[in-house]
Amino acid sequence: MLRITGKFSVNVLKSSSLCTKYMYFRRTKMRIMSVTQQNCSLRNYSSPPGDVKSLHSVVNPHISRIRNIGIMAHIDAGKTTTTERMLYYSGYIRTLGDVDDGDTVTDFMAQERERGITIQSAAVTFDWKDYRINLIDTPGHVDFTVEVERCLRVLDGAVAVFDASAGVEAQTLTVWRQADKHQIPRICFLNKMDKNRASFTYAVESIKQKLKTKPLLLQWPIGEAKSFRGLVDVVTKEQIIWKPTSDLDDGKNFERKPLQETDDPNLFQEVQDARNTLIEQLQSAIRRITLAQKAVPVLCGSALKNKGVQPLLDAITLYLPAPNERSYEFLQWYKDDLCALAFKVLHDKCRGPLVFVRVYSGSLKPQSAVYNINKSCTERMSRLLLPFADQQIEIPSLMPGNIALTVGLKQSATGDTIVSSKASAVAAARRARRDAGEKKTSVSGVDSLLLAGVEIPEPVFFCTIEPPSMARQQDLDNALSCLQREDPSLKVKPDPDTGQTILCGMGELHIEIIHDRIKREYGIETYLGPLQIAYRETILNAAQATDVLDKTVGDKRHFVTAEVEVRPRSGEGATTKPIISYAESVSEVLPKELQGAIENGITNSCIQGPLLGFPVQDIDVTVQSLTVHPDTSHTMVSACVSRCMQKALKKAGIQILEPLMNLEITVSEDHLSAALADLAQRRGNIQEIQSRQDNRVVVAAVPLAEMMGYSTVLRSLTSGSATFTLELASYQALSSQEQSALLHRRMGLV
Ligand SMILES: Nc1nc2c(ncn2[C@@H]2O[C@H](COP(=O)(O)OP(=O)(O)OP(=O)(O)O)[C@@H](O)[C@H]2O)c(=O)[nH]1
Repeated sequence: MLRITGKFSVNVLKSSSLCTKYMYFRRTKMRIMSVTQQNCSLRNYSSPPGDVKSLHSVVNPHISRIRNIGIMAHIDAGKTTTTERMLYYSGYIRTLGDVDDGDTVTDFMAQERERGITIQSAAVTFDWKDYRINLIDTPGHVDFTVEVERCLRVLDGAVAVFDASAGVEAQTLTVWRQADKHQIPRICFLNKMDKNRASFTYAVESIKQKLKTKPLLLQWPIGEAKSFRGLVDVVTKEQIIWKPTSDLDDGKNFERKPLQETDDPNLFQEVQDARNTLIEQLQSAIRRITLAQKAVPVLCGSALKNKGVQPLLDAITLYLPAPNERSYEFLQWYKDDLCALAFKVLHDKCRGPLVFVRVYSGSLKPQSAVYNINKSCTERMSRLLLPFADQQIEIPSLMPGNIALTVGLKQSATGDTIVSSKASAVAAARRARRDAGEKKTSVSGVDSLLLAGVEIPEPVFFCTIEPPSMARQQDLDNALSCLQREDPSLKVKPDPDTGQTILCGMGELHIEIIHDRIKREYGIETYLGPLQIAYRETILNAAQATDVLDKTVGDKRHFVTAEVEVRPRSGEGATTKPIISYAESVSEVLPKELQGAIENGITNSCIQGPLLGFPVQDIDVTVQSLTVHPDTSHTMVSACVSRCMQKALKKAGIQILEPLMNLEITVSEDHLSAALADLAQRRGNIQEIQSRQDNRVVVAAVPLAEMMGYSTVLRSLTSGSATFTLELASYQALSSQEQSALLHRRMGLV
């Protein structure tokens, strides 16, 4: 087996700017910059960076004053930089961290600081003008999309950050769709207004066109690129500049001039009051439209140059919803009982797993027992902590709408629902069933009480992982199980033929980070096998098969006969879950308990296809006949059905499917032809070439198998000027030559 020691071949599926960042730490450390304030009549942006604030005094603010907000965007749009500025202006840090110097508060993992990218979402809590803001800085890289999704699940609102010189980019579309799915109201922040080619109107137009949403322009920039100095609040018409900032007349003639206080002090005051009322009404209208997700407020600024972040914080409190303004059907079933969602797990060497929870109803207290519905177990929580990036502050309770960290929960994993006791889960299930009965909808009891978990896409890459010696296998297994609880998109399984451990991930960067974390956090130097593509299998024709199992174990005879039919499923699919039906003669006499055993056998046979052991997708299965001897165990029924399925799948003819990726390359005109010529050699299908300011954006579909090491090639072809993103689009059939070449390679014949 090929072993890669030392530096793993990192051809990360990330823009070349990541590689540049990885290699050099740019620029010198930035120190506190003075933010000169304009004299504002309605708003006060002053927030002197005096002493670092303490969170002790504000443990459980009123729910209407809480904002659970995520920051989401395409990679490198400036989420981390914006978050750092927020912490600084709200008084929680004394110095401005810089991603390029690797000293930000929120990117606290060693890999994040080295590479200047966000990998794990960091939750930070701070107060801004009497509002508690729980803010989550999410990763922009496509390999960590699951991390974004699980955070969105617990947010009430989000700030979408854009690079104003690029507008909507590939990953922005993905996170925007995810936010649509979770119905999260948003604000857009057009960052990097200081950058060369930054264009407010271009970025706004791309929001309109690509995100199909209605932008509400709440601000207008004063200058762009090098001349960007500040902004005008369109509602109040105030400028915020940051310094380095006739008697018989027929009525046809009249003049316009501003009303001065000296003209008529009373009139002036009345007009002023009326205007303030109008502005207030306008603001509540903007809020209403934003909450209803009919439009998105658009603001602008430059986080790096310290412009526009305070008005953004104001907009978060003004226009995004409080937790009690969001509606959740399940809350009525819990009444005032505890209902919380575990949305993230971190492993701490001393304290064990730290589980992030969001409370929806009831309250959480330290030193109390809670019931995990997903795991059907009672667990004890020892402490409750407020997260402040890599530091935590102990709190005595957690009220609805708020987010905190728990210590002591050993079983709970990402996506689990936590309630006060089993009795409370049962009572809620009863209410849910009663409700469903009244509404005549189908609800399967406890299922409806589980807050929707996170959909985990199937991994596209895998490789073997080995410890340095057999003695460390147990340590590696422990490390992998901890990492899996933290990261549900990481899959670990044994190779059925060799017994080796297989690591499956969402991309090259994902697997490389896991490898690195095992070394740094668990002290195990592992060897990774070559990175391989996770293909799929499907069937070409319908086929039937029968099987008989006749086994005597002890004094019991287990006897089963089964007949199944498999058929290819057409239409929208790519699901590895087979659709199962029963012939009438079977369904009429089928006991419920037996159905579970049959379906287990069918599902298991689809996990490893008969040709190369890849998951089988898009098939329909009918159980045509089944006989079971009364003494037969369910395990034997599953085994017989599974064997029968394998026979039927083989007979049906197997087609291998490969992952097809959506590729988006942003490249300058000079290097466009080189990038296109290279794509042609990679079986790339170019779908569109768009213009983005002075750059071209190539949209193409390319098989993943052709994309190994792409970032290195693209970098050398374009002198490091191009960036790209890659995202799974679908699975496509291999031609018969490609399929037989793959079979030969897998069997070691070439
Ligand atoms: N010119 C300019 N550069 C900025 C601005 N904000 C951030 N940057 C730079 O853009 C790069 C990316 O910034 P980050 O804050 O790490 O962006 P991010 O969105 O958190 O990145 P990921 O977490 O990796 O997705 C860094 O080099 C920043 O210094 C800005 O307003 N203007």
